[in-house]
Parts: sequence; structure tokens; C-alpha cells
Amino acid sequence: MDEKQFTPVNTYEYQALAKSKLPKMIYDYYASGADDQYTLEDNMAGFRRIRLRPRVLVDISVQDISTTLLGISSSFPLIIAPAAMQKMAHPQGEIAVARSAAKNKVIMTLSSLSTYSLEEVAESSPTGPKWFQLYIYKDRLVTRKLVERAEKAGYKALVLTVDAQRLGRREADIHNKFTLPQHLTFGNFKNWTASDDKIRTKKSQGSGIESYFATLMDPSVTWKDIAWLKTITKLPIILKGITTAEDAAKAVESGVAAIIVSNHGARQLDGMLATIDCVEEVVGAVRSLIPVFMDSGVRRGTDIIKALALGAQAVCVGRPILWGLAVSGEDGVDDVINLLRNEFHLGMGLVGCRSVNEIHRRMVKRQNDSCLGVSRSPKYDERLSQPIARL
Ligand SMILES: Cc1cc2nc3c(=O)[nH]c(=O)nc-3n(C[C@H](O)[C@H](O)[C@H](O)COP(=O)(O)O)c2cc1C
Ligand SMILES: CCCCC(=O)C(=O)O
Repeated sequence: MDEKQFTPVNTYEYQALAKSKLPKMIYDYYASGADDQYTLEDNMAGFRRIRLRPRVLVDISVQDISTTLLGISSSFPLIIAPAAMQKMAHPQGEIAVARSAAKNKVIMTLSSLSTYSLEEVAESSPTGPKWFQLYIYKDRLVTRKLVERAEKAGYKALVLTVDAQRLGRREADIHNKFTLPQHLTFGNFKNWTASDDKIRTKKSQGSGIESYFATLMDPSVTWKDIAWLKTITKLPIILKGITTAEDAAKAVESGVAAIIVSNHGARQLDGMLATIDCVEEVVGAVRSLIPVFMDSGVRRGTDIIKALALGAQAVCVGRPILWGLAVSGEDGVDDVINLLRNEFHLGMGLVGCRSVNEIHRRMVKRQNDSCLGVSRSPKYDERLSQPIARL
């Protein structure tokens, strides 16, 4: 089939098309998980183990799929997850994503390691609500300055990533000797100690992001640093990367505004549970005191329904946005968001829900692995192992 005439109709097809367009080093960086990638596979398989229990004969002629997330209205319960270095996918990078988010009325989370600066992204789409993702640098001044700049530029919350004290080992990046391409820079760190030369290590040294992380990020960060962060900002703090009841309880105690249940798209600790399998435990420990969001493995509108049924208020989506961006910039991001929105809308109707509040626990049932026989559906295998042939 002629690639030019192929229009993807779901996020898996966007991934296949993006793979055919991107240089291998970049596609592999975006797509990879850590180690054997068991958790990468399981993030999606986890959703398939959960099945829907629809109610029928409900009048769904009028549906409202919008919601409010930490006081921000959103066209549906989806948030764009932070993802580093988006100009590698498309020259408009984070700006294309921010414009699309604003147009589609969803929150965008900007990574600290963006290729446009946080100010450029804010100015590109002033009407779109944005959150800013943070890592804690060994040099606290770097983090403090980022926080001040994010506040000044109008970001509405800080998303502190807590599952990356060290960077996970992504073997493809080591093989590819991943580095930020020479024509790109980290937008937020011009003339700073945290500059991009740290990622451009000697070619012989393996993954450039691994050495960037090891050199600059602080592996000694603890709950005390949450208290410190609270002293330097008035913005709500969201912890990204909580997956257990124990840490969820501590997060609530520490006074953060929300939690994102996440395993970082399986890029950090391989062998962890799929995040969808952690949602109920975290929601139980949080006891409705703060909102719980989740990410990792969301690829379908029905995945969003499952996450909400288990108690999440919204999902964040990482890679599918990058695939849309790689395929056709802002239009591709628009299309990915629209596909997920339309799938969610249809799915909500078919389970018999007129509004997001009507999604509840009894709409899902867990099926154990042995009932399914295989952990991945044949359709999924076909899509991802031979994506190009399929086009
Ligand atoms: C290419 C890529 C870059 C990422 N960069 C960041 C980052 O800079 N900060 C962060 O907190 N999470 C980062 N993440 C993790 C995402 O925010 C999110 O947790 C993950 O992508 C969700 O899984 P999904 O891709 O299956 O939707 C990155 C993920 C990917 C795929
Ligand atoms: C140094 C970039 C790290 C970004 C990140 O969090 C990821 O690749 O998962």
C-alpha cells in the first residue's frame, strides 16, 4: 500500500507509520523500555486483562465527556505526559504539541528536557493550560530557577518525577550510542551548568542520556526534598511515579496536590507491575483526599474508561502523542487526540455512561492471564512486529 495514502485509524498505526519515518536512533529512544521490556509489554497487556461490563438501554443521545482536573477544565480525561526532546520527532516539537493541546482543550505537561524553552512553549499557546515537569538536579539552584521560570511563565502545576533517581537501562540507546542530534539543544539550559554538552558524551560511552542523568540528577532525593520544593513554590505539586499504597500514603502526608501512578512508560524499572494494576491500590490508600491520575500503556479510549473505573480521574499519554508529532506535526497530534477522544466517547456510550462521573468500579472485571491464554493479542503482534509490511 502507498504510504502517502495510508491514514492511521488508531494509535498503533500511528506508531507503525512513525517508525517508518524516524531515524532508528530516535524511534528506538522513544519506543524503548528498560531491560527485557517485560513491563513495556505488560503496560498494554494489563489493560487487556481488564474487561468491561456494559449497562444497556441507557439513553446516550446526550453525552458529556468533559471533566475538571485540579481546577482546570478538560475536554475529556486525558493529559499529555511529559516527554523529552520533541524536536527530534518534528521541527515544531513541543510547540506543535502545546498548540494542539490548547486547541483540543487538554492539559500539556512540558518536560524539563524540552528542545524549546519553557517560555517559548508558553508563548506559543497562551490559552492552553500547562504543567511543568521537574527533575531534581544535584545543583538545587538549577531546579529552583526552573521552578521560578515556570511560575512566571504561567504553568499551573509542577509535576515532580520521583521514579528516576537514576535512569533506567534502555539497551537500544546503548547500542545506538544515543545522543541529542548536533543541531538541537535543551531549550531550558542555554549557558547553564546543565547544558546539553553533558548528553554529547564520547561516542564510545554508550547512551548519552544515561551519562547526562548520572552527571546532573541527584540520586539522594528523599521526601525531605518535597518539603523543600514546597518552600520555594506556590504551585501545586504533583508526584509522578507512585505505584504503591505505602508511597501513596506518604505522598498524601507530604501535602502534594495529586499523584500520577506511573512506571515511566516502563523505561525505568523493568519487572514492575503494569501501572493499571497499581491504580486500585493507590486509589485505596489515597482515600479520595487528592486526585489520582495514571499513565503508561494507554492506547485506546476504552483504556481510559478502565482507568477511570478503577478510580483514576484522568490518564496521561506519552508515546502516542510523539507518534502523531512524528507523522505530521501539529495535525498528527490533533489526530491522535481526536482518535482517543472519539474512542472514549463511543466506549462511554457503549458501557452506558452519559458523563464521566457515571463511570464506576462495577463497569470492569479483571480477567486473569490464564483465561486469556496469551499476554498479547495476535493483532498487537502483527501491528508492531511487522508494521512497515502492513502499510
Ligand atoms: C521518549 C520519552 C521521553 C520521556 N521523557 C520524560 C521526561 O522528560 N520526564 C518524565 O517525567 N517522563 C518522561 N517520560 C515518561 C512519560 O511522561 C510517561 O510516563 C510515559 O511515556 C507513559 O507511558 P506511555 O508512553 O506508554 O503512554 C518519557 C517517555 C518517553 C516515551
Ligand atoms: C535525559 C532525558 C530523560 C528523559 C526521560 O525521562 C526518559 O527518556 O524517559
